[in-house]
Amino acid sequence: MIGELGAVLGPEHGARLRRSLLAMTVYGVLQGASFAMLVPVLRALLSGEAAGAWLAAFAAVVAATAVASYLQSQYGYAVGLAALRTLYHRMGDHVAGLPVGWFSADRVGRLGQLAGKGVMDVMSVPAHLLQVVVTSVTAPATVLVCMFVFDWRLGLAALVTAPFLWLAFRWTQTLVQRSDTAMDDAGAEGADRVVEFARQQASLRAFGRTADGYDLLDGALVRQRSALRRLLRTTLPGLGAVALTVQLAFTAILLVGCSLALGGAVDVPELVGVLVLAVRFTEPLLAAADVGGELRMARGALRRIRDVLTTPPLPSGGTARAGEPSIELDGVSFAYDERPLLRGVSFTVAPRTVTALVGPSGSGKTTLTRLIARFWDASAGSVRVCGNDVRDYPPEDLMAQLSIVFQDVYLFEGTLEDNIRLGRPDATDEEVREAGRLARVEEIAERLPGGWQARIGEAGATLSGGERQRVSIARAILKDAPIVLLDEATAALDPENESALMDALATLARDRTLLVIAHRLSTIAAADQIVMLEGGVIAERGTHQELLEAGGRYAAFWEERARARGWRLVRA
Ligand SMILES: Nc1ncnc2c1ncn2[C@@H]1O[C@H](COP(=O)(O)OP(=O)(O)OP(=O)(O)O)[C@@H](O)[C@H]1O
Repeated sequence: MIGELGAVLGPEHGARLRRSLLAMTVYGVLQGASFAMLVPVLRALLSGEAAGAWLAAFAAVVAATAVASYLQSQYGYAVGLAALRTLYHRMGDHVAGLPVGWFSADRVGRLGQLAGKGVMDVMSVPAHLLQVVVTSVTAPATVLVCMFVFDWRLGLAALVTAPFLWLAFRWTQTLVQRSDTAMDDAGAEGADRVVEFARQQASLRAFGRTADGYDLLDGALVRQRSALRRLLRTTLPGLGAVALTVQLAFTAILLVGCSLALGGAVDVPELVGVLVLAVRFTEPLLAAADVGGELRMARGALRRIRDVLTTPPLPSGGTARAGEPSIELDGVSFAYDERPLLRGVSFTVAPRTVTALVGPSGSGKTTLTRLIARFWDASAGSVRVCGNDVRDYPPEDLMAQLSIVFQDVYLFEGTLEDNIRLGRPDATDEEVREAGRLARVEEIAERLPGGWQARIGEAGATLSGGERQRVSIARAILKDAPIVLLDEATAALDPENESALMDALATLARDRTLLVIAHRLSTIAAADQIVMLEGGVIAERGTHQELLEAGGRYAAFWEERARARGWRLVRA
């Protein structure tokens, strides 16, 4: 456990951790010594001898123990705080370098739990729990040595009990280990489902799934309860066994002591002192058994933190410099969890041209744009942006070449202006408003009470789908990256919103290279090049006119879309 903690904290905290361990050890030894001092003190007091010197020595040891206790707790808290800071930094830095595809909904839930409760659990190890464990070894060991000094037979009796105590302790640990892992997993799953339940309220309510429960959450909570029951069932006998063994150890020492006293080998005052010592010998062991649960929880958190920290980030380290704003895909293949999706995709988007990516749902269009933004790495082939393989750029340099406009735009809690400024945080107010004006966000600002300072965001949810996408386009205009990856809104918009969105897109496309997952027929027809994906491969490629004349898959797709556009829902 100490090794795991040291590994997660890193070598820079090694000295601090060692100093804290040393202070805990000294504290444990002094605690044991202060217990041991009781024997001569009691012997002197009970037999009527002068006890002043012993009492003074006892007071000195108790005072030293108090100082050691203060120092070890200070050092322990210092390591705990260092752990808190270091873990947040290390996790933050590491997670920021992981592929965006790693952030699935369940991982995000678990990461949240780990960053909150998990880190606090780990912090409690050096700050509090480690001291109990170290003292449970060092204090009884010191007491044992002192017992040998007072009477070797009593010392031997205590020594004989030690392996039994250790075995009982180990047995309890082994017993609960399996249930512990199950409890950990069930707890993490429960946390994921609660987050999912809160996030998906709109969908759940739309389908009336709030009143009679949400099966996935219910199931996770039931599994969590069963895991907790199992854990209790296995922990309680273990704790009972430790307590029983401790009592047996004490009884054994008591019996040996009594028989020695009856035989006259030990005088009664000494026996009383040694029995007090025997109680103290077993006390730290019971305290260690008590914190076993917290320790196991901390170990589980440490394990999960280590798993996050050892997840390989996207390799980077290249120093490529961006050239002309083009995109080139050469034999690109990609699989989700061994499930092949894209196969040998090759095409080029020339600088300052518009390429429309079309194809049936699930054909891999979104995935392709995400490979260009390096959310994941292709499993074969190469993705080149501005003349270089995406793997050869430092991540921030690659992102500086790209603006991404998603369909499901996330608006942060904040003002309209703050949300646009995300495109370039150091932009002036004038630049932010100019980008907003070009993306036709100005009209939204005029409508909202508070104008540019109006608070929008997920909680407020004051904007429509088309308006959100205009904010996202304003971000992209402000960022002013030479290449734009755009997932066009599929939602039907009212004519006013539609024309505003089209204007915003036209401004964005001006003098930029645009790869657009196109849904609107006007966007598709106006593109310089159309790439049609089907089942993860390129079915056809060319201009609208060429592809219509070829009369192949695209022509059929176009006809189908054009017909669908003419549909109207009518009352029968
Ligand atoms: N993160 C993911 N993990 C596993 N599978 C995924 C993931 N994202 C997408 N997929 C799967 O990959 C396939 C292609 O998805 P993708 O979103 O790229 O298609 P698309 O052509 O953009 O579809 P649409 O037009 O419906 O958005 C789908 O079958 C989808 O289930």
